[in-house]
Amino acid sequence: MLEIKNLTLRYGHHLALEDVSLTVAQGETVVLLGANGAGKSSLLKSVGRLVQPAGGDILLGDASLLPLPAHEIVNRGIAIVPENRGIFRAMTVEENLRLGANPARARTNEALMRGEIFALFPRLAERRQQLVRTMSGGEQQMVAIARALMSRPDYLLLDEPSLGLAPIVTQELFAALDRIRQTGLAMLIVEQNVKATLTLANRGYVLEAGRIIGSGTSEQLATDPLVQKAFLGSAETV
Ligand SMILES: Nc1ncnc2c1ncn2[C@@H]1O[C@H](COP(=O)(O)OP(=O)(O)OP(=O)(O)O)[C@@H](O)[C@H]1O
Repeated sequence: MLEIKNLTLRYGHHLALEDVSLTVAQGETVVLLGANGAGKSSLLKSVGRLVQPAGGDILLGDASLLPLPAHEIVNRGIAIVPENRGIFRAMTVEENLRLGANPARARTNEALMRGEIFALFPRLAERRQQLVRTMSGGEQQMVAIARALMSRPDYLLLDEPSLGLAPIVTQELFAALDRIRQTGLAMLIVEQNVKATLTLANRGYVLEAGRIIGSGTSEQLATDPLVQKAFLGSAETV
């Protein structure tokens, strides 16, 4: 289990996260909802060891991740797809995947992983020699996710994967995420596309101004008046 425990994060005097606790069990899909600036990316960056929390802990099983350097996180089985996608646009799809297989835990099964990933993203299989910068936004997001999967993670953390994508492309992306979910990989998804993510996820949390203000199953969140008002743009049941 991945556990965020009473996490507090400050940027100078700004309190970005305050006493945040959440869990993601193996095989579970969890969504983190929150308006712009709520602290969602900061939470993922804390797990990725890109920022240093002021208090609390991040545990994988019984072990704290806080003493570890950023590059060690992926070796522990946590892959993060950042909002800016973290891919190499001047390289081909194939080259990006090869770089994703760099962590020690991924090297032995590189060819096998590539086969599995192309089965999850058939569109990438057709385009394996294409330069990423010539691809559409949706395809680039798929490359970013595929690259993260090459490290054979147990937990995949996604920061707004559908940001900037057309609705039809978003649909295709969520179909791919659903196929990934069915492989048993655990996911923590930060998303603005609340409706689609709640359909995919088992559970979720609501973050507001750095604090968790609500949590529940996807069904509970979808019918929660607070969630409807803030994220679904209506007072009706989804
Ligand atoms: N490096 C930084 N230095 C100072 N303040 C920061 C820094 N990074 C983020 N913040 C602030 O911390 C708060 C949380 O930011 P964060 O990016 O985590 O929010 P978010 O929920 O991911 O928002 P968005 O959906 O817009 O990406 C914001 O008020 C932001 O301005």
